[in-house]
Amino acid sequence: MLGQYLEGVHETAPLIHNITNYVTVNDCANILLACGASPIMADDQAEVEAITAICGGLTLNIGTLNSNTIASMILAGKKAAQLDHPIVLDPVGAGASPLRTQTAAELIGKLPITVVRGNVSEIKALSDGSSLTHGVDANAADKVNDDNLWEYFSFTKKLAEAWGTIIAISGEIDVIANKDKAFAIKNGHPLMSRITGSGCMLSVLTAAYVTAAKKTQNSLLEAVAAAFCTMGIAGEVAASRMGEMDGNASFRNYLLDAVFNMTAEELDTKAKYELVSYTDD
Ligand SMILES: Nc1ncnc2c1ncn2[C@@H]1O[C@H](COP(=O)(O)OP(=O)(O)OP(=O)(O)O)[C@@H](O)[C@H]1O
Ligand SMILES: Cc1ncsc1CCO
Ligand SMILES: [Mg+2]
Repeated sequence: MLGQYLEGVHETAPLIHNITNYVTVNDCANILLACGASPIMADDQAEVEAITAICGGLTLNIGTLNSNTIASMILAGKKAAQLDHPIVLDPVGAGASPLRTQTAAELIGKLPITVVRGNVSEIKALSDGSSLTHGVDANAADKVNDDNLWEYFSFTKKLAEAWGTIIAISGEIDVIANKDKAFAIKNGHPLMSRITGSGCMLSVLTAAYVTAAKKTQNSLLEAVAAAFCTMGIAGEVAASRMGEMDGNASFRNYLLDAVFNMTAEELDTKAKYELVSYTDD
């Protein structure tokens, strides 16, 4: 079922506008190319509306935000909204500083965000300030596991309703929900948290899948789940290639290669997820 979403990206080759951080920008561009999409990075207020207008989707990542890029994000987001383009928000480090928390909240308040993709501590910090982020990484105390999974289903459903977005929380178990349904995804590998940017890459990948799904009138929630499974499977494939002297630099390259070589069939075969529907409760 999810493989068709990768095919959709290959067939439509969406152009994605990214206003993102300067730590992982090159990895974000490369993972978009790896999945068959195209990246363009542009953050000056004088051009963001024009760039958004030639693209199909937009990623806003606040990883190294500043007053100029915050204004650019609002301008680009409003243009994307006018054109009915999907917008993915990555609230990097929300909870780590008031500027990050307030900016992410402002973007959610002012723009019709399609997907908020963050780690669990970032999303909790934004929902009610109830988490302590570990800089840009999740706090171990917030971790989603098999015992608290239903609490997280209910948390993400409520947040999805309140914000009118899809909520996509990454971690060892990913939880992705809209107001009706949720996916729990169990692909991935612990090495993914030993490189910087696995989350940033996942956000731009999500933008590519959602943009393709919108063009082909497919489910946006399933598109997000497909992007998350692609990333998780790529992490598993990359980990299986690690040699004795390999470290996080090789892992990063193997991860990109695994996305480059991913097929719809591989995605369907290796995807590990649970889908729950809330319509009965
Ligand atoms: N322990 C783990 N086991 C399996 N997969 C993991 C693990 N930790 C992270 N991942 C995967 O890594 C990817 C990035 O998720 P993560 O929650 O680490 O993002 P992040 O904290 O925003 O990362 P960054 O800010 O460094 O870009 C997701 O695909 C997630 O499923
Ligand atoms: C390390 C880091 N600092 C700001 S953005 C970023 C990339 C991972 O989110
Ligand atoms: Mg992150």
